[in-house]
Amino acid sequence: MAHTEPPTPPHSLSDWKVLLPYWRSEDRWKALGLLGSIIGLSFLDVQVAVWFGKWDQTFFDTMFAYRVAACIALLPIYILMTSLSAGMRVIQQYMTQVLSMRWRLWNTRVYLRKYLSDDAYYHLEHGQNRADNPDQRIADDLAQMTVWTLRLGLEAIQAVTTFLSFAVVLWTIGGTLSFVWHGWHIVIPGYMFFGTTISILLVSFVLEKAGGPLVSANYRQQHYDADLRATLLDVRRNAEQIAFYGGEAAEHFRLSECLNRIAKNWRGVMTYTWRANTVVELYTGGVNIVLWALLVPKLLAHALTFGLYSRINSAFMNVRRSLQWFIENYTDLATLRSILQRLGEFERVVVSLPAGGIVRTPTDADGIEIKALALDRSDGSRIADIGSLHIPAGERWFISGPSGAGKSTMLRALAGLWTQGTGHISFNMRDAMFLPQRSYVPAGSLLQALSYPATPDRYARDACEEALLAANLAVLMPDLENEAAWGDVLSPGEQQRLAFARVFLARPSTLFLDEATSALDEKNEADLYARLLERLPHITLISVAHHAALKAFHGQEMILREKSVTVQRLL
Ligand SMILES: Nc1ncnc2c1ncn2[C@@H]1O[C@H](COP(=O)(O)OP(=O)(O)OP(=O)(O)O)[C@@H](O)[C@H]1O
Repeated sequence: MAHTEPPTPPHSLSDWKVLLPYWRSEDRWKALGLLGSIIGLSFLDVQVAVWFGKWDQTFFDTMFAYRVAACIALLPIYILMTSLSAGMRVIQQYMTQVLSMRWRLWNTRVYLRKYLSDDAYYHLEHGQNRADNPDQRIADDLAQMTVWTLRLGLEAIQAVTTFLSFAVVLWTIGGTLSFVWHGWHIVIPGYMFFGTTISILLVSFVLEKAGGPLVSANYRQQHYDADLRATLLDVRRNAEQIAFYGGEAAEHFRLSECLNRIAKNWRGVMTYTWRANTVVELYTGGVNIVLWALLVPKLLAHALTFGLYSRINSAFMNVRRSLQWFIENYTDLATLRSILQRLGEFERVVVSLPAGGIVRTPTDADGIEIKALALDRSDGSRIADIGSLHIPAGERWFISGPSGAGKSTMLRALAGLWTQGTGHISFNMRDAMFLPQRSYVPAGSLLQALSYPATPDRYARDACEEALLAANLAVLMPDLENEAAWGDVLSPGEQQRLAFARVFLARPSTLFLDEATSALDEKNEADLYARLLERLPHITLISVAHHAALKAFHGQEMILREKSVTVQRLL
């Protein structure tokens, strides 16, 4: 969760690129087929609207000639065209939903893969290049992106088609305007088309000036909204700790800060929205005056029948509606642009994840090889100089040293989570296991939590029960199938014992423990180590711990201090 100011979104075309990958994916043919059908239906719909215009003219001219029988004869065509138009719209909407769902699912799968690859989810939270609230980007932004892009994209295509179709009508039936001005004989062909288009383009220009900053304001709004959600989630997750501390006032302060940022930015959103809305409303109200002004030459020339008026009116309204679409959807387009900017930023951060100087090479050889290892912070300052070490297979090392010396960071570097610094690490990574101080216990069945990170069907039931017994958790055996938020139910000590049960099941050849027994009493701690060595006597073991009693289970001690590393034999 980030409480930093969001970066000003770059106004670049590159953000539109996040829309492209799906259309190059293995699903592209189905997607293009659906899109083609939807666009085809749009074209047909516009064509039906053009027929409607013609029908209007014939119908009203017939009506005002008082030919009742001929009017009635025209009605079946009207019913046919209306049914065709309605049917096409329903099918088009259905297909759009199917396409939207396929696109969203495909995108979300790709984003999840990127998020969970190369420890990106970890680096996004702890690394140098952070992207705030990735959960919001994956869950909400992607869904909105597909729905909004399809809606706005298809409406835009329809608007352009409508504009082109009715522009031709307006040009043809509107005729030519000719007049004399200061002795000049001026002739404007298609003057109705030009009059309508120029008036709307002018409004669009004014609108961009009035509501332009809405894109950035919307971008920031999403950032602040996500911050509020993340802070609330934080309170929910840490409810017990907060309650023990009586931290309600502090939490209230944090949440109020989030809310203040939302309120402050919201004022900007409102200002730009009311400005944009004023321009749109004034234009919507005044647009009829433009039509009347354009009809004046025809009236003066006595060249206007009711049928012709009706057709000009329908063509004018369609051209107006299609151009006005860009005006009316200005705020939605701005929101879509800000969603694309957020996704573009996420893509950029995921692609440029930390390229620190620590190199890890997997090997099949036994033992751990560390060469000239130095651990740095992201600002370049040094945490620890570890130097070169060879830990032969089957050796057990106890890592100690003052708090903050870099013990956990060294384990992170061994796990590939910390790359800032220099040096080279190699060991058999396939067969290694890391146990942090706070083990992750996913919600679900206890069997799931015990088998983690393997799936629950990985181990036989007997083996699971036996592992629980060895970890002094026999009391949990009847609960193996029970579902619960085990991370909240089990005490920290029980969670650490559960983590050892996982080790008994997985039987790694190398095990890294980072204060993995810190919550246990001495007897339980000693029992667990004894059982670990009983079961896996040849394991290569690296334990970071503060409890001196644990030295008895190790052969070497590595003492990490601010400026030096000492290795000494134990036993
Ligand atoms: N994600 C991080 N970003 C910036 N600095 C960090 C990060 N993680 C650790 N550090 C810094 O690295 C240094 C070493 O921290 P580390 O957790 O490795 O110490 P430690 O020896 O394990 O301490 P302890 O015994 O208290 O667990 C500390 O100064 C810490 O502030």
